[in-house]
Amino acid sequence: MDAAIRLEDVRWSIGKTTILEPVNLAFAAEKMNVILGPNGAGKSTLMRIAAGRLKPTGGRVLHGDRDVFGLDARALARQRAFLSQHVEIDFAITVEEVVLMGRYPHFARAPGREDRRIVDAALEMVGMAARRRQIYPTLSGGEQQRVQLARVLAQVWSDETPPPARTIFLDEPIASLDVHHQLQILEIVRGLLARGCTIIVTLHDLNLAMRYGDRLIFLRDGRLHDVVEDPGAVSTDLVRRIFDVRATALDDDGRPMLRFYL
Ligand SMILES: Nc1ncnc2c1ncn2[C@@H]1O[C@H](COP(=O)(O)OP(=O)(O)OP(=O)(O)O)[C@@H](O)[C@H]1O
Repeated sequence: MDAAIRLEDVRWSIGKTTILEPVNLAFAAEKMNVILGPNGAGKSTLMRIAAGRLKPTGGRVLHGDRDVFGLDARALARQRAFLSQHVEIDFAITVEEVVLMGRYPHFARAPGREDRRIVDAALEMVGMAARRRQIYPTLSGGEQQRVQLARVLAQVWSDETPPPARTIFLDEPIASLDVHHQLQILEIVRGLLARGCTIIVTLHDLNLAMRYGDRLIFLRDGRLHDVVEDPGAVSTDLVRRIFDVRATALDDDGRPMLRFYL
């Protein structure tokens, strides 16, 4: 496996409380790496550490062969973007200005024509181009989520061939979206793999994770439990151990699908 990012003995604790036990894990390059686990399992913490946003209390995070905490912040921002679970903006800024924030690591004083073009293309991609002049806080939660995805896309946009290696971290990107937009966003995100992007994403919907993911990484109680390389091979036993629910495996037109029971 070609690894984009490697965690070596990474751990995180706060005072005497261990949040993340030592983790050794590689995220596959140009694949959709999905992190799963119950609430409080440590998924966001692991992602923030892997992205270089939170310094681990021990261990190393390598992006390629470089320690992420030794990288120049601006250079890092051009090669990896992070979409958080909640992004609060409560001042009167337009949708396109929010997406333009993604271009800040790329220009010195003022955005150029190329930056504007990329903002338009990113808004187009998430289906929010018609709302570009709307005041961001007046959007619905799901619309805000799509605009934030556009910001992240604009940050690591590249039309180069071959495309440079970039990584996109998405923490529950479809949590507040309707079914149509959940699928649309996951399709967009999968489409980025062919453009040289590595995706690291947390999802709560195990069925969608099995359908869209390439590798499923299971955490529980701050511990890495399993990495399933074949998303169709998630066992009901694993589901029970991780989520404390019973599951039945169904056949959805040749694709595995799980139904859950308490
Ligand atoms: N700064 C902090 N201080 C104290 N506890 C923290 C801190 N940051 C995280 N935690 C705790 O660490 C645990 C893991 O949090 P994390 O946000 O990584 O979980 P998660 O798997 O992303 O959960 P969810 O699915 O609910 O978003 C939680 O119990 C959380 O309360």
